[in-house]
Amino acid sequence: METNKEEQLEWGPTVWSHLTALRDRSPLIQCITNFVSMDLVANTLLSAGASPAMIHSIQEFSDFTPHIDALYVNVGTLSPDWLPSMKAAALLANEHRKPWVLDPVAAGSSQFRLNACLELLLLKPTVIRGNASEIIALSQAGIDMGPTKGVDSCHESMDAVEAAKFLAEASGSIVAVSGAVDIICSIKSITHGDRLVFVHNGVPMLQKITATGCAVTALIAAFVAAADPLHAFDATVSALSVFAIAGEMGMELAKGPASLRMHLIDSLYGLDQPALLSHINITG
Ligand SMILES: Nc1ncnc2c1ncn2[C@@H]1O[C@H](COP(=O)(O)OP(=O)(O)O)[C@@H](O)[C@H]1O
Ligand SMILES: Cc1ncsc1CCOP(=O)(O)O
Ligand SMILES: [Mg+2]
Repeated sequence: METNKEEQLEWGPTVWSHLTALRDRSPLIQCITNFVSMDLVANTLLSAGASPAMIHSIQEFSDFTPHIDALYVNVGTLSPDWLPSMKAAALLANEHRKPWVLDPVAAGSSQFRLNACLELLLLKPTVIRGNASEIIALSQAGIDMGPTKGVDSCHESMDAVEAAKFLAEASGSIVAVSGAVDIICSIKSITHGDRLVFVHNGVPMLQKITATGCAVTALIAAFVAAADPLHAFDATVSALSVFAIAGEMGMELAKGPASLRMHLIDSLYGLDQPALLSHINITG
């Protein structure tokens, strides 16, 4: 898609200042995430400059959660005993005015998972990030579960624009849909108003590494944690853009998914301002 140079000039300094804030503040991110993703999520957060802690036992929350800078909740390997922990952590985050971010992995794959995600949505996540099928499943809850591909999407992200808008308005959260184009939207939000932004960075091979979606959602939590609460929308755009640019730069050195995983983390760690400004591709 053609992009307007002025839009790039506007977004470049914004994204860079959000990345710099994250590196300066090194926010502490409590992660309640799936077993598959724990390693990539922790390494993504560390390479970006944040401090991850995989703490999911409810007995620890009253001591630990008040001191975090943001909470990340991911339902990827959900089981009934984890759901109360997720809800308790979200409630504590809200009580202590910490942002929290939800990844509704495979939301449409079972009624149990869908109900769990809907219960978590009632606890008002600051941001929800899913792939297109997940965002469509959440927006159509109760209508039609349809066929799914589990954790992978069977829709293009651009097919989920209306679903994202619906979910953003219904939940009050910022909604991000990842894919070939990442879509970030907020509708009638008291804090963020009506906004719709498209990030055109990334490479298709990111889909061939498990947990890149989980990792970019965790990165959103870190960017939002380091930002002024009024700038959570721009922080979300910045996180998606930085991760996808690191993917593009990593791809220049990679031979396949395994080496892309390594170069992705290295590129995120080393991303400097000239590289960011030369790769950034955001519209809206
Ligand atoms: N076709 C694609 N082209 C470029 N980047 C993509 C593509 N599909 C996914 N991505 C990127 O891969 C990362 C993970 O997104 P995605 O695969 O949609 O999440 P999930 O793993 O939750 O399904 C995001 O940074 C996204 O922008
Ligand atoms: C394979 C798998 N199964 C349950 S969670 C998970 C990881 C999903 O990661 P992502 O949503 O980032 O592709
Ligand atoms: Mg996912």
